[in-house]
Amino acid sequence: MSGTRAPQRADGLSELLLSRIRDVPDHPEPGVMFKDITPLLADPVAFAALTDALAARCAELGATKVVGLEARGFILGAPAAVRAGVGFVPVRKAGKLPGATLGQAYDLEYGSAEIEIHAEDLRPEDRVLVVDDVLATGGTAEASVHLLRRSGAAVAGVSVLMELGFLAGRTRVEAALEGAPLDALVTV
Ligand SMILES: O=P(O)(O)OC[C@H]1O[C@H](OP(=O)(O)OP(=O)(O)O)[C@H](O)[C@@H]1O
Ligand SMILES: Nc1ncnc2[nH]cnc12
Repeated sequence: MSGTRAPQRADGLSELLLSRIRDVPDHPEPGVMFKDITPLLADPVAFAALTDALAARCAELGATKVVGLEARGFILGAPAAVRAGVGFVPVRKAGKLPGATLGQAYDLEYGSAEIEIHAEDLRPEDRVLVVDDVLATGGTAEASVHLLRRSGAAVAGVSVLMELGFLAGRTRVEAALEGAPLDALVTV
C-alpha cells in the first residue's frame, strides 16, 4: 500500500498486517490519509495473527483486562481478550454507556470527542492492556490512560495495530504511560 515504510518485525507479521491495510486519501476530510483496516478484518489469516499477537502481549504484560477503544478497538481488543482468557471492557464515546460512567475529553486528528467507561467493571487490582487500531495524534490513547488511572486500575500498556509516526502521538502517550510500554505492530 502507498506511503508506508519497511516493516519492523523479523517474523513477517508486520509485513502481513501492513499488506492488509488500505490507504484512503482525503477521508473523512481533505488532507487525511485514512488507514482502513477492513481488508485485514476480512482476511482470517491476518486477523487471527493479529489476535494472537495482541493476546500474547496481554500475557507478557500480565494484563488482567483488555480495554478496547470505540469502535475499531472493540473489533481488535475483544477477540484478543477472549484468546488471552481475560475480560474485555469497552471505552465508549460519551452518551452510549447506560450505567455510572467516568469521562474524559480529548482531541482527535480530525475533531474532538469525549470517552467514558463503566469504572465498576475494573477492580483496583486489575492491570489493563489498552487496545486500538490506530495511534495518530495520540489523543485518544492518552485520554484513555488518564481515564483508566482515575478509575483506579493500573495500565499495563497500550498496544495498537498501526502507529502514524509522522503525527508524533507516541510522545504524549509515553508521557501518560509513565514507563509502561506502547507497542505498535506496524509503524508508518
Ligand atoms: O491518536 P488519535 O489522534 O486520537 O486517533 C486515533 C483514534 O481515532 C480513530 O478513532 P475514531 O474516533 O475515528 O473512531 P472509530 O474507531 O469509531 O471509527 C482510531 O480508531 C483511534 O481510536
Ligand atoms: N489517519 C487515520 N486513519 C485511520 N484512523 C485514524 N484515526 C485517526 N487518524 C486516523
